[in-house]
Order: sequence, then C-alpha cells, then structure tokens
Amino acid sequence: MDSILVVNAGSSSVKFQVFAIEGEGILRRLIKGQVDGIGSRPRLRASRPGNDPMADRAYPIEAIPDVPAAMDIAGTWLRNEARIHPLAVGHRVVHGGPDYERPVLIDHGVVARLERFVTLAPLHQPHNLAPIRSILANFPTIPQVACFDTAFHRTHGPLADHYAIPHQLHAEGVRRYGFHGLSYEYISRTLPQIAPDIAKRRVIVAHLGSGASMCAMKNGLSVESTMGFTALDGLPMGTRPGQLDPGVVLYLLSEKGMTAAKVQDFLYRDCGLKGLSGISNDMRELEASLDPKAKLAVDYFVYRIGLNAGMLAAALQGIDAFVFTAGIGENSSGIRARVAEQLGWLGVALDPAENTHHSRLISTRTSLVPVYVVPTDEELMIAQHTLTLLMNGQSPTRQERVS
Ligand SMILES: Nc1ncnc2c1ncn2[C@@H]1O[C@H](COP(=O)(O)OP(=O)(O)O)[C@@H](O)[C@H]1O
Ligand SMILES: CC(=O)OP(=O)(O)O
Ligand SMILES: [Mg+2]
Repeated sequence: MDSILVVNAGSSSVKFQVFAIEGEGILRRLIKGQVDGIGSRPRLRASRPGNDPMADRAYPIEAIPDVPAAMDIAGTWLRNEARIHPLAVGHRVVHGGPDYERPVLIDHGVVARLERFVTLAPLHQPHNLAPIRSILANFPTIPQVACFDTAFHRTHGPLADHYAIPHQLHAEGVRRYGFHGLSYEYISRTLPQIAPDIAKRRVIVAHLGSGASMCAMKNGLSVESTMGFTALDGLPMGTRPGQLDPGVVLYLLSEKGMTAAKVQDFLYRDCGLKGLSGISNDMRELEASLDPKAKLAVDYFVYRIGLNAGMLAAALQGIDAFVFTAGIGENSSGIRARVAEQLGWLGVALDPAENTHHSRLISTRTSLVPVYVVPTDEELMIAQHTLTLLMNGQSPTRQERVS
C-alpha cells in the first residue's frame, strides 16, 4: 500500500502520522502517534483510527531529555515495530524565511537554504532538518516535502509585515513572519464545514500549545499574528517569554555579561511558564499545582491571551468567532473558561457544560461571538501538500521506499 509519512517536531513533542494514498488526491489515516512530555513526562503513544492502540509507553525524564532523543524513539518504533515503508515523507519546517511561501520538494539546495534559518528557530529548525538530511543521505530517491509554518502568513499586508526599523533590514528578511501556519491553514480549511456562516468573516484562532500564538483571519486568510521574526514573540509559552521589551535583552548582554548564545538559550529554554513558575513548562502540571508561582504563571498566560486578543480584534475591527486549538486549547477546559472570561467585553459568553465536555461549540446561544474548539491537524495538512507535490512531480517506484 502506498503511504506518506509525516514528521512534525514541536518544542515539547514529536508528532507523526502515516497516511495511505487511495487514488487521486485521497488520503486515509493509518497511524497517528507522538512522543510528548519531553522534559517533563515523556511518553510514546501511537494508535490506528478509532483509538485502536498500537503503543503507549512512559519513559523516565532522562531517557528522552530532548527532541532528538524523541525523534530516535519515534523513528525506531516506526521502522522496527510499525514497519512502515513510505512512498514519500512530508516534514513540518518551522521557518521558511522570505524565500518560501508554499511547500517545496526537498533537494540538497533547499536544505542548504533552510539551514540559514536555524538561528531564527533554534528550538525547531535543527530538529526539522535532521530527519530530512538523514533520509536524503540514506534514501536519496525518496521524495521529501517541506511544509512551512511561515507560509500561511505570507498574505500579511505591509503594516503587519514590518517592524519600525530601517528598510534595509526588512529587505534582507527581518520581517514579522508569524508561525503555526500549518495549524491555522487546517483551521481555515475546516471552518467552512463547521460554521459556514462565519468561516469567511473575522476570526481569531488561538493555537495554545507548548508554543503558543494567535492569528487574526479574514476571509480565511491570515491578516495578523502575535508571532514575528522568530517564534519568541507574542504569547508566553512553555519555555519562551513571548512579548519582551528588547531592553531586557540589552540588559542581559551588558549588565549580566551573557553571551549571545547564552541569551538565546535563556529565551528559548528557561522563560515562559517554566521560568515564571520555576516548576514546569507543562500546563497540566501547573494547573494541578497549588504553588502560588504556578498560579502566577497560569494567570499571566491567560492575561496575555486576553491582551493579544484585544490587539487582533483591533486589527480585524471586530470579531465574528473565536477558535481554540492545540494541546492546551483542545484539552484544558479551565484555561478556556478563564480566557473566555477575559473576552467578555468582546461579547463572549461560554456555556460551562459544553466547555467541560470539550464540545465543538462551547459558547451560549446568546453569546455575541461564537467560540469553537477545533482540534488541529498539522500532519494532515502536510500529507495533503506532500501528495499534491507528488502528483505534480514524479512518482517513485516501490523499490525506492524507506525501509
Ligand atoms: N489535558 C490537558 N490539560 C492542560 N494542558 C494540556 C492537556 N493536554 C496537553 N496539554 C498541554 O499542551 C501543551 C502541548 O501542546 P502541543 O500542541 O502538543 O505542543 P507542541 O506541538 O508545541 O509540542 C503542553 O503544555 C501540555 O501540558
Ligand atoms: C513555532 C512553534 O512554536 O511551534 P510549537 O508550538 O510546535 O513548538
Ligand atoms: Mg506544535
């Protein structure tokens, strides 16, 4: 059976899915899995459709300390236990820079260009490129496709795309790219089925995961995002601070004597929920904790979502719907309830029972703004892009598959 493997390395997880190709442009999910809880409670889970379990293994924190270790565990399981032999591999690549506004078939030249963005996405880009390089080296004829987090936001107008800095820097790529674009693209494509009357109107989507951002969409397209040049800006995240006065960075350099490399590490790994709580980057642990610092971290997360929603509502000149997605947005009814409270002034009223049941529509009938929970599927988006490029390019033969 011809299949596509999709690899999605996030900041606290490695997600993967395998899809069967069934005729022209039709995909059927075969396996969905992830290694999550990296740095807190690592766990490998994989299942067939219908929640038919294939693996569920917990690991000690030191067995999977980082994303490369999680990638090894997932790769070994896919090869040795699931025994998949994909026809092609689709990858999430977080930074496409100014060059890439759509998915691309990968060759050595593409990899070299994407390597230039490693410093702009140090938590992701190296882990996105590592499996690409390994497959290129070991199975050079297997088609691989890179799908970018930045691509969906390339519809931003100049005001959303610029910083107030001299033009020369914008020309060389210092722009507000925005991220989580594959997730927003999936939501944008799914909303017309869920809520056809508002899908093309003014929608704020909150992607609340280990990395977190929000996107303002009009007519299904991104017009503004809370993230910018890198995935550091905007909302506080698991280990990233979100919006930060650049003066803090200057202070770290000049007064604390930190090197640029140390500051980079600090901003990507030691801040956000983890830095503020001193306990964990994992929202589940913070919600369960009675420690006042955990409470402060959760309060800050909710408060900043409210502030940023106000900013995006201004960009859209009003809002017609609000959507929660990603790890926290899909699973934490507590955070959703508290965010909805922050959005009360915009006309949001949550239905507590629907929210607790994680229903698709969680607002009351009289809420001025309907609120939805839409589980994202970045991997399906990637598989669809991969299949499209495969159909437009050359199909490999069975012998050329990854084995
Ligand atoms: N039931 C839950 N309640 C609260 N938070 C949750 C729940 N399940 C997952 N999360 C949180 O979701 C986050 C991971 O989201 P995810 O979208 O998978 O992130 P990433 O793709 O960046 O690794 C973690 O902070 C985790 O604690
Ligand atoms: C861009 C980003 O922050 O991604 P993730 O949420 O998967 O870490
Ligand atoms: Mg993610």
